[in-house]
Amino acid sequence: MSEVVIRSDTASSGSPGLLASLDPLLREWLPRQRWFAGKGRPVTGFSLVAATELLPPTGKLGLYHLLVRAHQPLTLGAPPHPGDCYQLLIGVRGALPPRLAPALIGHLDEGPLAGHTVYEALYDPRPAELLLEALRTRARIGDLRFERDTGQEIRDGLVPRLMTAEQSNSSIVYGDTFILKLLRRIVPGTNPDLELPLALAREGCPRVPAPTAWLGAELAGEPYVLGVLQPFVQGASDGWELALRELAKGEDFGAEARSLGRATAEVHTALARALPTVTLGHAQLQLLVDGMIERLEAAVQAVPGLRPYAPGLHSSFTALADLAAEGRTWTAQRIHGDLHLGQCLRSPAGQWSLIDFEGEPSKPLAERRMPQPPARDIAGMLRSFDYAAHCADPTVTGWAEACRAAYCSGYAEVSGADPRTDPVLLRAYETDKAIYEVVYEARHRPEWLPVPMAAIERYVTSDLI
Ligand SMILES: Nc1ncnc2c1ncn2[C@@H]1O[C@H](COP(=O)(O)OP(=O)(O)O)[C@@H](O)[C@H]1O
Ligand SMILES: O=P(O)(O)O[C@H]1O[C@H](CO)[C@@H](O[C@H]2O[C@H](CO)[C@@H](O)[C@H](O)[C@H]2O)[C@H](O)[C@H]1O
Repeated sequence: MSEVVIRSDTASSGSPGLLASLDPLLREWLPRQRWFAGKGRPVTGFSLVAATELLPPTGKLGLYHLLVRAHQPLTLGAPPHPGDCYQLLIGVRGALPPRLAPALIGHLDEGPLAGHTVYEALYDPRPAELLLEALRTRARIGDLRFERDTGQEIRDGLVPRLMTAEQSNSSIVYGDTFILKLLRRIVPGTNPDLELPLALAREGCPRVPAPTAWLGAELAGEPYVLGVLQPFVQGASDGWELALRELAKGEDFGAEARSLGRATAEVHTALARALPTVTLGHAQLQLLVDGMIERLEAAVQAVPGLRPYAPGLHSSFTALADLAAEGRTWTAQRIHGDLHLGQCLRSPAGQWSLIDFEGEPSKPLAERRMPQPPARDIAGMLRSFDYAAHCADPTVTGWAEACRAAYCSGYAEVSGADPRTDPVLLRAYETDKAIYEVVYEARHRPEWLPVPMAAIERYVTSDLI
């Protein structure tokens, strides 16, 4: 591996040469990416937050690490926002070999690199190897900081491949040994996707792959987490695939759901040991309920089909506020924050691991890092059983309910607390999650919208179970 080179140029505004010539190509390419968070609004321009030249364009391959802010018009009534910042790894070549055709961003007609082709470099093994090498050697490249747990070895020669799964970020698998997740939408601050797995590793919790290495930057005095490398769980199936497979065969998922309940409780128990917990009294609960109501109101604006259900949904939240007003308290702790079947990997030996502690990517980091009742994660998983059943066959009955019972029993076996003993809290969180899902699906996968909408309809017409 040749030496990682390195020049860096950090700018808080303005568009140096490369970005100016990339601008029209990115405007067209960026909104088409699965991980682009600003769908539905045009990109009107970019500003450069940081640029690091990893390989100069004088060779066969030029390579740039860019953090760019995408400017988009605000939606009516939204608070002022500078635009989301995205992490890009841009390759520049004279011509793109056919194997890299899917990575094409476009051709540069002007600027310092006129005549060159620009592409998404994560598809290219050479840049991917360069990133792993930088992590292995704990490189400092311009603003970029590559760190690692020196207790874990990173062998050379691991062959990289970009994952093609539908993702909110982008991941490269190295020789089925490691997986590097590069975060796409970047926000300053401590990122729970690194913070929580590190805390769990310190607690010796085996249900989460321990981070091996990570990549970050400090820009304008603020830390940014840009990527995390962790051991790859070989031959794993995720809970979503498994659930759909069992549903297709007409088989029971009870034993797996119960084991998932146990795994969730193990992670919650370890997080409660590792990081502070707090008691939520009336005032804090009211704030939490206010947040749910605000999200409902915003969702109704975004997806008008929700409007007829709004009063019924609202009452799930006020029922929780009423309990708090009567003096009930709850314990809050750090949780996963976006738990669903797709975040659970089962090894061929039958062990479950939980991944992706980033939380709901659309929420502010400070909110994602707040202690919350564990019921929020549990509700996320219960919603997922419902999703799987509905996707397999919208008329199927009993499957999601059986998973729910098994999952809650498994959870109680490890934690000592059965989530079903607090039905008002659980229903409020299931409702909140289904509302989030309605907005998520409307924005990203409109054909899936009927799945959370069916749950919304059920919640407003059924009693607590
Ligand atoms: N440690 C791991 N071992 C095996 N596969 C993994 C591992 N971590 C993630 N994956 C795979 O990568 C996919 C995306 O990872 P995830 O952390 O959920 O990214 P995103 O936040 O982009 O959705 C997962 O659905 C899973 O299939
Ligand atoms: O995995 P991500 O962090 O990207 O989470 C987002 O995307 C998920 C879909 O990929 C979405 O999950 C919803 O769909 C799942 C089935 O595909 C289902 O199992 C989940 O229960 C449902 O919420 C998740 O909400 C979103 O944040």
